[in-house]
Amino acid sequence: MSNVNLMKSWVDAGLIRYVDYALVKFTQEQTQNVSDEALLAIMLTSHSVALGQVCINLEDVINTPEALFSMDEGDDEAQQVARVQMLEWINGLSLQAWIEVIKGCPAVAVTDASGTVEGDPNSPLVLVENNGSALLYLRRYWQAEDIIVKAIRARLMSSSQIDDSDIRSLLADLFDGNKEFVTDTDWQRIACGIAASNHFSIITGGPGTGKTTTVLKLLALLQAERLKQALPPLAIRLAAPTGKAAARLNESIADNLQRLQLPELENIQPEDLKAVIPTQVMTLHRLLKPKPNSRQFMHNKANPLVADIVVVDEASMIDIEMMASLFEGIEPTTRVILLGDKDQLASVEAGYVLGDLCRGALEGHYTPDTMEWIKNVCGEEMSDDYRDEQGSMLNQAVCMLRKSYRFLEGGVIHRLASLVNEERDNYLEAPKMDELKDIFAEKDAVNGVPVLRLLTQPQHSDSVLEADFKKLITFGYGHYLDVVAQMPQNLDAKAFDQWGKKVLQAHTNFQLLVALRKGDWGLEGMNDQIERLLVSDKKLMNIDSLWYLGRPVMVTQNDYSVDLMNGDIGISLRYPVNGELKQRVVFSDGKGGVRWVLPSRLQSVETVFAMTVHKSQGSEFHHTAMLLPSQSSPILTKELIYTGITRSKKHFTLISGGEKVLEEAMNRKVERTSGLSLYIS
Ligand SMILES: Nc1ncnc2c1ncn2[C@@H]1O[C@H](COP(=O)(O)OP(=O)(O)OP(=O)(O)O)[C@@H](O)[C@H]1O
Repeated sequence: MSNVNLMKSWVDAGLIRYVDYALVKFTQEQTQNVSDEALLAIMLTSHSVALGQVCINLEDVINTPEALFSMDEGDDEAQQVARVQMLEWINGLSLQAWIEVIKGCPAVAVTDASGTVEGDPNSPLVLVENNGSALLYLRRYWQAEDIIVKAIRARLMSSSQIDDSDIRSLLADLFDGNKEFVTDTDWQRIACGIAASNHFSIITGGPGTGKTTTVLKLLALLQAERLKQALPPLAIRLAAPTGKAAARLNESIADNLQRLQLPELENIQPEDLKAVIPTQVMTLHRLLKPKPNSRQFMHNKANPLVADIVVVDEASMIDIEMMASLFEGIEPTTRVILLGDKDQLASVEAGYVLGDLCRGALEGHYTPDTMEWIKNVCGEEMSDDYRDEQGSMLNQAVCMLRKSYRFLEGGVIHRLASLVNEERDNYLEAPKMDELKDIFAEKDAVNGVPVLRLLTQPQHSDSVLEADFKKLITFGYGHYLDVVAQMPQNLDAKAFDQWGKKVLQAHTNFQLLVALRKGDWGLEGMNDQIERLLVSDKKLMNIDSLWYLGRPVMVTQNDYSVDLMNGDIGISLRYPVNGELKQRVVFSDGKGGVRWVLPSRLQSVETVFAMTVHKSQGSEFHHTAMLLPSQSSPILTKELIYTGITRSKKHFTLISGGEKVLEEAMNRKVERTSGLSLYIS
């Protein structure tokens, strides 16, 4: 079998996608005498996009080829055979020789970190060589990365428009005065100062560390500075990557702004300042205005959005192409502030933009000049641990908030999340598993209900786990299904609106998260099992009809025709139309009310008794339960568990198919290759 036919057999085995093979076929047809090894590299680059990678690092592929199989794959025999064939081929490669044949392939243009591209300017692939590393990209992702790198670099190089003395006095007014003695480092104050003096900045931190609070103070500072000079207020736009995240932020901004105690700044009254801080948050798509039936936006390089500042929250969910569209869609002078939790899972689509940009955030990497500036302007003296003579320009524009105000510092959910997030060498340090069990053993409770529960095999036999699981599900989902059962007796639309709102609210009470899509422990298997369980408990009826009463659904693709975004959640209910009850799905309207949508208008939805951890990003639930499978999988990482835990507001239950699986997952990190952090320095 020729090697290209071999690749075709990998498609048949389900190891790679047809599109990966099609690119190889296309390259072979367009170019003569292209070597099989170059075609393999092209296929792997395309295949890696499905794993969220924007490029492949050729050396990493040779050293750790198993990382190419991180998908939620089945374990069938054909796939195993295909996997062995691919590994054998990769094992026979030598890095230098591989780089040379790739460089010789006409489908590949070559560049270095300077960005000068040699070769066909329209070649489908680009090889970037830098300091001995060789990254191979599909051109589209290389271009996206290039746009981001240039846009951030240009902003980092532009000088601050506010005098340090103004920042100093405004920070002193906004935070607790000029500090006369050193207390705990106030990272919010530092973040505010850094973001005030930079044209591009990132404020990262775990849940409840005050990202929203800090950005509101920052906006107050920037507006005060403007109003003081009798200039019109700055045009500020707030955005988030998904509809769900935008709706949540809408609420939290309005709520935080109302509670924010602003002093009089520069003789400007707090109410006047609050009046020029926007509270409306829209999705990035809406901000940039999509062109119908296209991946392009109305706001682009030729027609940029006019704004002085764009703040984007939940930035960990932004993939590489969306981030590039954002930078292309705004003016070069627009200040960009990204907020997000760098430790959350990376975006579903290719890229790990926030994670890459925040690589040094934990350690700070502030240069002596920045340390001095922080001391003089922010009034904060930092430990030398955060100093780095070689800190990059990007490092100076990033600040990590480290104290959670939502879960009391030391609260068990917060401690659990921090433990999972830690990178620890279990051979040298105490194993995470022991500490995890200790945290779960603590008896914290809210209203008599334990905050944390851990159900793992083998401590709990199958049957105990089953009984506990049943109880958890029927209790968890029973609450909103009881509200579903309280359908208004008359056909008054207002009463139905109120009912819909109560159902949606009750639904945020509990959510089961799963790691995988396939298998009994995955999304599909679990949705079926839960439906059956709820029927046997008489909480659900008629589940044979697709739109049975109470079916929770999640939108899986943005749909502008019905104004629903990927991740929006609706519940199948009934609504009076011309005196008759009709099937409708109720969704939040994002403004505190509800909207009713005809089921036939919902093109991409799935039942959401179980939700993947990926899709849960940007949401929070009163009680979150997370199910980890009994079989280990590369998809189970510390970022996944951390994201699951941090979706919980009050209670968290972990159901693990095995202790070993949990332990391995806590020690596995998401690895995504990109040039972002390499090229922005
Ligand atoms: N310095 C502070 N002192 C006291 N309370 C604070 C402080 N900073 C934030 N908070 C409170 O902590 C809570 C969480 O803050 P905030 O919403 O700003 O955090 P966040 O990081 O944006 O959270 P999320 O993870 O939801 O995005 C809010 O109730 C806020 O008022």
